[in-house]
Amino acid sequence: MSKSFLEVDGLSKVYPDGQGGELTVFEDIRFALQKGEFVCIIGHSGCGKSTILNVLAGLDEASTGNVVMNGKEVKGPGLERGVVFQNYSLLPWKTALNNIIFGVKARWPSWSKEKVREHSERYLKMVGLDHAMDRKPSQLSGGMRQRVSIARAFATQPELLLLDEPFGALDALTRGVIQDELVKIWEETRQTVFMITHDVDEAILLSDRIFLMSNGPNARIAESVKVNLPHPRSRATIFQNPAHQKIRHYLVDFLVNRSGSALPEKDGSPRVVDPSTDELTPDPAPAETKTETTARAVNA
Ligand SMILES: Nc1ncnc2c1ncn2[C@@H]1O[C@H](COP(=O)(O)OP(=O)(O)OP(=O)(O)O)[C@@H](O)[C@H]1O
Repeated sequence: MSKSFLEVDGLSKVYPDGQGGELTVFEDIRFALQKGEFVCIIGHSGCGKSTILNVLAGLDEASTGNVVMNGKEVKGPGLERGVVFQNYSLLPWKTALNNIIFGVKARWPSWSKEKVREHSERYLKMVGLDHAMDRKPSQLSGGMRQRVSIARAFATQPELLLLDEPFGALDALTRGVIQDELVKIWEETRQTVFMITHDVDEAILLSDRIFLMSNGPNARIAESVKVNLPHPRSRATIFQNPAHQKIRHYLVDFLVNRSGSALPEKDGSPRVVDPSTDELTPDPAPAETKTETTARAVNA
C-alpha cells in the first residue's frame, strides 16, 4: 500500500490535433511527493507542465491516469490545494491585508476576527509587506502584488501549494528579492510545494528535488534530480557549495543535450539522480560554452 502524501499515476493529456487526429502532449506521468517537500518541475515550453499542475489543482482533467492526495482521488478544486499563477489574482477592491484576511476567513470560518487578523498580518510580515498592508493592489508594484499572493497562499496553509511560474512576469532584481522571501516563508512553514519554473538557479535555490521533463509531444517526467544542499539556503552563498555547480551543470546539460531523448525507468517512474555524488561524464569544453549560453536563455 502506498505511503506517499501525493501519488500521480499514469497521467496523459490528449488533444485533437485539428486535422482529424490526436496529439498526446504528455503520457504516463508518474511520481510521488512526500509531505513537506519542495519540488520544482522544469522542461521546455509546451511539454505540459502547466497542464500537469492544473490537473493536480483539479482545474483540468487528464485524459488517463489519476491523482491521489492523502488517499483520496483529486476530482476538482479544493481548499486543501492552493494555487499561485504568474499573474497575481488579488481582489482589486480590497487592501493587501484584506486580501489575505479574505482567504484566511474562508479557510477557518470559526476563527475570531482578532485571530484571523493576527494570522494574516504575520504572513504579510513574512514577505516584508507589513508597511503596505492598507494599500490596494493598484497602489502596489507587480512584485509587491505577487508577494501578497504568495503570503495569501501560504497563510491559508493548504496541504499542497501549486506555484505556476510565480515570478515569470517580474524583473530579475525583484525576482531575486521574492525568491529570498519564498525561501524564508518555506523555512518557517515547511509546506509541500510543487512549482513550475524555467530558471535552473531558482529551482536549485528552492527545491529538494527537481523533475526534468522530456520534450513534447509524448513528454515524460524522465528524471528526478536530488538537490543535495543544506537548508536554510541563501541566494548569496549557495553557489559556493561545490555541489551547486554539479547540479547546475547537470540540469543545463539535460535541457540542452538530452531533453529530446531522455526516458524514465522502465516502470515509468522518474530516474533518480544525485549529481552531487553520482559519477557523471564530464562534458567536453565546447559543450560547456553551449550549456552556459542556454542557462542564460533558460533563466531569461
Ligand atoms: N485546448 C487545447 N487544445 C489543443 N492543444 C492544447 C490546448 N491547451 C493546451 N494545448 C497544448 O498542450 C501543450 C502543453 O501546454 P502547457 O501550457 O501545459 O505547456 P507548458 O509546458 O506549461 O508550456 P510553457 O512552459 O510554455 O508554459 C502545448 O503544446 C499546448 O499547445
